[in-house]
Amino acid sequence: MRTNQSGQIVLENIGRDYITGSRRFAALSGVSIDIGAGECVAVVGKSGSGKTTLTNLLTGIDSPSTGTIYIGGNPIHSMSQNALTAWRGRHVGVIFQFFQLLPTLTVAENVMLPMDFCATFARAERRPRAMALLERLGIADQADKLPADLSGGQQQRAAIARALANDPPILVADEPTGNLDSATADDVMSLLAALAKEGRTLIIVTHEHDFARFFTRTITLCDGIITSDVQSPRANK
Ligand SMILES: Nc1ncnc2c1ncn2[C@@H]1O[C@H](COP(=O)(O)OP(=O)(O)OP(=O)(O)O)[C@@H](O)[C@H]1O
Repeated sequence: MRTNQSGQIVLENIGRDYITGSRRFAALSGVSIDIGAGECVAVVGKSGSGKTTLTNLLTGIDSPSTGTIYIGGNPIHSMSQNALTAWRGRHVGVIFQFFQLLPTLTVAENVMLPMDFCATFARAERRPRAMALLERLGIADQADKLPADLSGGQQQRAAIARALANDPPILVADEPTGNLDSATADDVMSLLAALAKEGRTLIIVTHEHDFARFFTRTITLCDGIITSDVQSPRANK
C-alpha cells in the first residue's frame, strides 16, 4: 500500500473555455474537487457534460482557462508543455476506450514504451518488467503478438499494463469498458478497482451504472458543473 500523498488531486475553481470564432463556451466552470490518494472515483454525466475535458486536465493533456490543479503537490496548471509531458509519464497512467496501442509494436514493446520514454528503469530491466505486468494482467502469453491479434479485452489489459509501466500513483481511464462486452467489461473494472486498493488513485469516466459497486465516490457533471459528489463504501472490499 502506498503511504505518501503523490496520488492526491486538488482542483480549485477550475474553468475550461473553448473559443470558436467569436463564441466562448464554458465546458467546465467552478469545478473544485479534493481527491485523496487511493480513492476510486467514477466521473459520470450525460454526453457533453465535460467528463473528457476534466480528465484531459487531470492528465495534463490540456490546461485550465482558470483555477489551479495540484497533483501530489505539483502545480500542474502552471507547468510548461515539456514539463507536463515529463510529469505525466511518471505520475499518471492513462487508459482509453479504444486502447490506443501502437499497431506495429508487439504487446510487450507497447508496455515498454513509457519506460523507454521516461528512462524510469534501466534498459535491461524493461522487458522483464513488461513481462511481469503482462503476467499480472493474465496475458503474458500474448506478449510477442501484435495488438490486432488480441481480443478487445486482451488489448485493454495490455493498455492497463502499459499504463502501469512507470508505476504511477494515478490512473485515469476514459470509458475503459465502452468497447467491451459486459462480461469482459466487468473483469476489466474489477482489475482496475484492485489497483486502487493498492493505494493508487483511480479516476474513471463511465456511462455504465452497473459499476457503482467498484467506486468509493461518484462525481456527476452536468453542463460543466459538478451537480453531485457522493462518497460510498466500496461494496466489493
Ligand atoms: N476542442 C473543443 N472545441 C470546442 N468545444 C469543445 C471542444 N472539446 C469539447 N468541447 C465541448 O465541450 C463540452 C464538453 O465536452 P466533453 O467532451 O468534455 O464532454 P463529455 O462529457 O466527455 O461527452 P461524451 O460523454 O460525449 O464524451 C461539449 O459541449 C463539447 O462540444
